[in-house]
Formats: sequence, structure tokens, C-alpha cells
Amino acid sequence: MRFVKGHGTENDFVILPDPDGVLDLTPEAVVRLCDRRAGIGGDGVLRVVRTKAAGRVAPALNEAGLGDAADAEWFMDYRNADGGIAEMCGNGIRVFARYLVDAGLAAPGEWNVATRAGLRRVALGASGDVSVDMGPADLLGPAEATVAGTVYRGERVSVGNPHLACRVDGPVAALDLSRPPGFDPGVFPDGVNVEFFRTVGERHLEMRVYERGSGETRSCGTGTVAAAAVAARSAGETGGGPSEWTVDVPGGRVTVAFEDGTSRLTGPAVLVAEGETRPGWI
Ligand SMILES: N[C@@H](CCC[C@H](N)C(=O)O)C(=O)O
Repeated sequence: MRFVKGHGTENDFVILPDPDGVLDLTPEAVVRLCDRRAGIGGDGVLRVVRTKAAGRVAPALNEAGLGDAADAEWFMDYRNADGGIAEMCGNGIRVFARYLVDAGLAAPGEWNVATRAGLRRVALGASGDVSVDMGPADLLGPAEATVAGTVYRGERVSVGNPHLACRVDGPVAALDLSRPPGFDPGVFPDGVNVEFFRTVGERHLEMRVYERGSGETRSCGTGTVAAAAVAARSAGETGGGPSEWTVDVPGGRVTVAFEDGTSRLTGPAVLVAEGETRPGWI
């Protein structure tokens, strides 16, 4: 099985080129690939499938209107490190787009990628940062997370996938995220990605995240959009006007811009290695 390894602000992925959707990518195989000691290591897997073959790997979604090759040539089949499926990945889609250009499967420019959350438009050059139109960040009301016995009030946010973005007063580095934050499973029946953020300057946040299905990661693109959306609303910037936020995460920095009811995530996407798994290992 051929693979490429890449990351976006150190949120790292095993990329599996599978244009015809023929790999038997079981949850167990994903866990083995993402294992940092016995496998390749990663926060998730990005399977690269032609949209016209996506019916093989995501049949229900395809029937619900994933789009077709005219809308998006490629489908991002994203998996968390625990083998579970997620709707969207903001760092992953940048790495996915960089891989396609690097492999000569897409040209630099602007085009759609099909995801389980719908189509997302990426913009990238021959090298450098990648921008993604992430769609609207929907603020859905208050909820709580618990870390080491302390309750943090936050906001439920949908960026295609579920988030709980909690503002904290002190440095995010002080939080103990060695265990999963507690949350109400009645509010989040499918689990949730929990962000903790603090304002460190004008339209400038620092953030840490505990991801559903992957644990604490060095960055979460959809999470940065969720945190910036909550911060923008607190700053009274809820209209269609331009509002650009810088978000520092342990693995680097991204920017999140809101305009005309949508959000744009911009940040690095780096490919670091490629290879082949040993026959029979998976
Ligand atoms: N790291 C990703 C989000 C990946 C999916 C998430 N763990 C979930 O289960 O929703 C990002 O960069 O957005």
C-alpha cells in the first residue's frame, strides 16, 4: 500500500492514494496506520478517491448528493486515528489539496474537494499555504466541558463537524488535557471536538484542542474556525463584514477570515515522506 505522510500545523496524516476506491480500509487498518509506535503514525488518514468512485467508499453519502466529477474530481475520505469517520478536517483538506498538486493530479488554482460535509473550495499555488472556503460556522448555543474538575462554559459550533469552543482566562498551556474533557453525551451524541481558547491580542487567539477520535492534537483547522467564530461574535463582528483572526496552536499558526456568511481558513500544508507498507503488514 503506497502512502504519503504530511501535516498542516503539525496535525499529521497518512495519505492513501486510492483513486478507484478499491482499498479495504477497515477501522482496524486505520488504527494500525496511525499508531505512532507500531505504525506510520498520524492523527488521521486521508484516503484520496475519485468522486466518481466515492460510491464504493461512502455509498449513503453518495446517494445523498456528494456531488459528481463535474463539481469535484476528488473525494476526501477522512478517518480519525481511532478508525472512526468524521465529516470534515480543515488541516487535512489543505494537505489533501497539496498532495493532489504535488502528485500532478490537480493543477494549482481553485477547485472543489468533495467531503462528507459537502463541497469545499480550495485555493493554492505550486507551493506555499493553502486556503479553504470552510462554509459558515454555525453557533448553536451554550454547552459545558469539564477538565480536571473545572467546568468551562463554551459554545456549540458546527463547521460540518461538531465542536465545543470554550474561552479560558489563563494561558491554554496550563490546561491538563492528558485525559479527554468531560461533556454531556445527551448534547453531543456523536462526540465532539473540544477547543480551549484565549484572546492574546487584537483578533488574535491561542488555542488547544482535544479531538474526537484522535485525542489532543497539535492543531485542528475546523476547531480554529469554531474558536474564531465564537471570538468574533463576542467582539460584535457577526455581520457579513470582513473580520480576520490569527489563531496560534501548539503546531503553528493559521488565519481565519469571515466574510459574506462564510469562513476562510489559510495555513501551511507540508508533505514530508512517502513510501510503501510491507506486504501483509496491514
Ligand atoms: N483535525 C481536523 C478535524 C478532524 C476530525 C475531528 N477529529 C472530528 O472527529 O470531527 C481539523 O483540522 O479540522
